Amino acid sequence: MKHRSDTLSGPPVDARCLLDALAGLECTGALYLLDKEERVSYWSSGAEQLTGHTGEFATGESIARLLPGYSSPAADAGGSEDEIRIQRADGSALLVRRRFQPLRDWEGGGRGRLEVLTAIETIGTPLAEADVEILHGLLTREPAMKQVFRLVRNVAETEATVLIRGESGTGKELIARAVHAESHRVKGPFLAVNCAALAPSLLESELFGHVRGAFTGAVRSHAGLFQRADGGTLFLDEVAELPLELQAKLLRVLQERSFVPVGGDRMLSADVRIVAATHRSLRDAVREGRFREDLMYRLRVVPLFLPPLRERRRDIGLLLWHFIERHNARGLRRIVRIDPDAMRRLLDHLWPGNVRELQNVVEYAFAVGRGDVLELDDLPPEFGEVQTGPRAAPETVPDEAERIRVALRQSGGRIDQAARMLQMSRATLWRKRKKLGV
Ligand SMILES: Nc1ncnc2c1ncn2[C@@H]1O[C@H](COP(=O)(O)OP(=O)(O)OP(=O)(O)O)[C@@H](O)[C@H]1O
Repeated sequence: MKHRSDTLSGPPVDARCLLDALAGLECTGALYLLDKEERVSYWSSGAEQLTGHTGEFATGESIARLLPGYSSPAADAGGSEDEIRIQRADGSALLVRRRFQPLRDWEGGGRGRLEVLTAIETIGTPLAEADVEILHGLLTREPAMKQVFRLVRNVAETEATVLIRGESGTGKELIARAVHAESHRVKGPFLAVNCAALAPSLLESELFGHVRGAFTGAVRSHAGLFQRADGGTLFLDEVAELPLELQAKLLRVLQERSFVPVGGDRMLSADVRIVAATHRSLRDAVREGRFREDLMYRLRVVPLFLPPLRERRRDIGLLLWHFIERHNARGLRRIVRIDPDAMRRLLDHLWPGNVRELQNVVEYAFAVGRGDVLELDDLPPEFGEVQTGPRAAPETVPDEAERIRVALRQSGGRIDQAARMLQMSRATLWRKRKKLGV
């Protein structure tokens, strides 16, 4: 079967030249070429502009993975035009008109498809998407975080001690506040202390209080956090840094619900719910002899793991727009679009400072840039340097065994769910469990 009725003469034209010329004619649309497996083999600059994905990133990717929401034209599609809804690189949803044309070789065999998308309307930033979940100021689109939100709601109804594990800036304090806000203690105080920030003796009197004359300079008695947090929640941040002598005292509070202030001789009762947080493994601290094992078990009655931002990439666009909208509301600058190159850098960044770093990046962009497009130049200098993208991130991060343990626990041992939380396939999870002996 021959399809050709047009005549082509002269020297053969390079396919890429032809596509560039076609894309030039189609200046308002996003033109791209898909191979038989629906992977991108050509990506025009119009496609970069419309979707926010650069050609370098898009080429070779499956179109359905690249543009969440994308669906292939029905096999029996009579026409060559339809409307679909796609998600751009920055997470925003877009309604587009799609024109498509199958490509066939001389024998009539399928060779892929040429498609052109034109924007109809932006449906909204990711903030308006149905899959966004919000918990007391925390936002997410990621299954692993949604599972944490569910656990927070459930555990909040009980009195169980919660241990939150996560890198700096992942939202540990916000989660601790959410546990408090969802609990019946909500009308009581929420107090927080960073165990790494104070010298041991100061920390002891900060936590447990002291009586007058307990030490030089104790001119009057002082109510500690356990006393002031009565009926509420006490958040112990960086609990792994708690000195050993204070660990024994904390253990007693958790076991007996009472304590003695520094220099005192009277037991005071403590009606306080403890939520603790750490950025490093307590198990490792126990192994190194820096943390009491019995206290570790008392603290981690319900362990919650907050994945780093680089492992919840769908949250990058969401949180970016969340912080942009906050600044937009102040009226000095209004960002309505993110340049594709800038977005690519943001998505490829490893975010060592997690959500706090992202918040600062947006603040920087509003401070240094102007206009309604967030450009590459609006990003801090480190985004101009060559980054090691997540694709190149080491396959095994330290503490991976612990993360797997926590995911299995949080999912009640369900492999499917744990694999989803860890963003790996079931097969990879099995392989890693075997390798790490989990
Ligand atoms: N999911 C989220 N949605 C919205 N804002 C978030 C989210 N996670 C964190 N943030 C914001 O990021 C910042 C850092 O969060 P937070 O202080 O809770 O992190 P942390 O893990 O306790 O950090 P550190 O260990 O350094 O104390 C805060 O301004 C918080 O409001």
